[in-house]
Amino acid sequence: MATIAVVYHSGYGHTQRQAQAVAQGADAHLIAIDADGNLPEGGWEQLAASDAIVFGSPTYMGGPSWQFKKFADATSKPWFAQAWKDKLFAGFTNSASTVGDKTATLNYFITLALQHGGLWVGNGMMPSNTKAATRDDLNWIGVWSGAASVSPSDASPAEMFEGDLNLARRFGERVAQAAARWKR
Ligand SMILES: Cc1cc2nc3c(=O)[nH]c(=O)nc-3n(C[C@H](O)[C@H](O)[C@H](O)COP(=O)(O)O)c2cc1C
Repeated sequence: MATIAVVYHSGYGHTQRQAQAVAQGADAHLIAIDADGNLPEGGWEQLAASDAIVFGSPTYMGGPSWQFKKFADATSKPWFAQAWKDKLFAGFTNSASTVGDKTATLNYFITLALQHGGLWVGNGMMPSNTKAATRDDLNWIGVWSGAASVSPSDASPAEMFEGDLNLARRFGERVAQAAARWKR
């Protein structure tokens, strides 16, 4: 079986709930980036030992949070040693607006993964985009480059949409399946 890590930042708990759903689907280790942009003890070692790394951050001002970016800049150390080359990578983000420039955050994650010499896994889901579509459907916002979820600005983490949480779990499963195939 492949070893998977979900490394994420969350300011107010929404992205954390999404991270938990991805980790549940992937049977992954959760590594939370703290409010100062640092990893917990052993976090770097867990990332080094993983076959697949999943990045997560809320979208703040059209990109990842500064705490995630501090982590990303610190990955220059494994980058110098090419230590993450040929791992699988994937990513997810949460924001308040339905579009909200979430793909800018996912595109940043893709660039980071490819700088490390990794391979990117998208969600592979059909969209739910008919008149009958609801927020409880899978991929109701129609994003493929990762798992994207919407938390209306007055919604608590407990009020996140079922469709988004299901997508996050299924996305985690897909990453785990891809990592197992890649490891073989
Ligand atoms: C500083 C800041 C910037 C934000 N920028 C965006 C944005 O660009 N697009 C958007 O849709 N929502 C934006 N939001 C809303 C957050 O993405 C949303 O509240 C999200 O659920 C927060 O996730 P978290 O609880 O994991 O921190 C912003 C919120 C903050 C605090």
